[in-house]
Amino acid sequence: MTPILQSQELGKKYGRRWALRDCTLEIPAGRVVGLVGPNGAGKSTFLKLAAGQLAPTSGGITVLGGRPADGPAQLAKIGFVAQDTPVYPRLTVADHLRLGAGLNPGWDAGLARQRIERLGLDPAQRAGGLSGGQRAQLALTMGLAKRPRLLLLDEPVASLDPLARREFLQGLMEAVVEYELSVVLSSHLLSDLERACDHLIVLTGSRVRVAGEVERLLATHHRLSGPRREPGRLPADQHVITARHADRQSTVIVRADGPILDPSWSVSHLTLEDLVLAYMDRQADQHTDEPARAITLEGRR
Ligand SMILES: Nc1ncnc2c1ncn2[C@@H]1O[C@H](COP(=O)(O)OP(=O)(O)OP(=O)(O)O)[C@@H](O)[C@H]1O
Repeated sequence: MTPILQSQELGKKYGRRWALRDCTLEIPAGRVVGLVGPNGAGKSTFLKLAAGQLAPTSGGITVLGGRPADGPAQLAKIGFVAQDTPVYPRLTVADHLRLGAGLNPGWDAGLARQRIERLGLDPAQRAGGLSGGQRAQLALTMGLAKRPRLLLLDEPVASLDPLARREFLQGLMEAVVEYELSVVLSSHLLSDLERACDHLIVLTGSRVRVAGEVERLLATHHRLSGPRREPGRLPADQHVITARHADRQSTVIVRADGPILDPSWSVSHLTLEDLVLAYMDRQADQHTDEPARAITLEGRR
């Protein structure tokens, strides 16, 4: 299957600082991809590069086979809702929908209207008078009603209440199936990602640390606890992500494709949150023996 997004050694510098570097990824279509990492890791930069709002400093990125900013037809395929929930404060909700209809050839007026009704937003209300969560919902409605092939969402649920978050993510998963949509969303809310995402990209320090299908990532990462030992003494096919040592005890998180056969380890599975936190741990930078680029996202099985 043709990937929806491919990047090759993609990098973006602001002045002398890299905001994103050596980012090589392949995202299959029809997925909800979670993009996680600490503040300043490069998540927004990646999303803006994918949306064609920034030009790469190095490497390249293609969305649906073309460069993201390759003209109106290409831009129509990509929806982007930026972190600061871009709405026009002086325009009403209805004005926003009219604007969306005028600017987007594939605008789905029925979807927009239904969503606004379901959310209980007053079409006559100016966007400046909406709450933060309502503004976010309006921006998300605009992104969905554009009916893009790829929807990029920068922390879309941060200002929503828990019920609205759950409903929004549920709606997103349904849209993926119904409209052949692919989604990349950044978030710090790992439990939401665990529910909504089937793929994951972890960025730290402007580099991709790990990327792949969630199911496969969880099957290949393990927590090992046992008598103290140095990580260097683990078998070569067990890649240490983080290691903690007490006087006599070691706890190590490893990536290993095969089973852990050493009987002195007690082996447990990780949750998605455990996995993300292991890669975000500062120690992961010291321990990881991965090259500083992504494991390619695997295609549909
Ligand atoms: N316009 C800009 N000018 C200069 N530096 C920038 C600019 N935008 C981002 N950066 C820097 O690039 C790096 C990556 O920023 P980015 O916004 O992509 O991170 P992020 O992972 O989205 O962070 P957060 O979770 O806080 O939103 C940071 O060091 C940031 O300070």
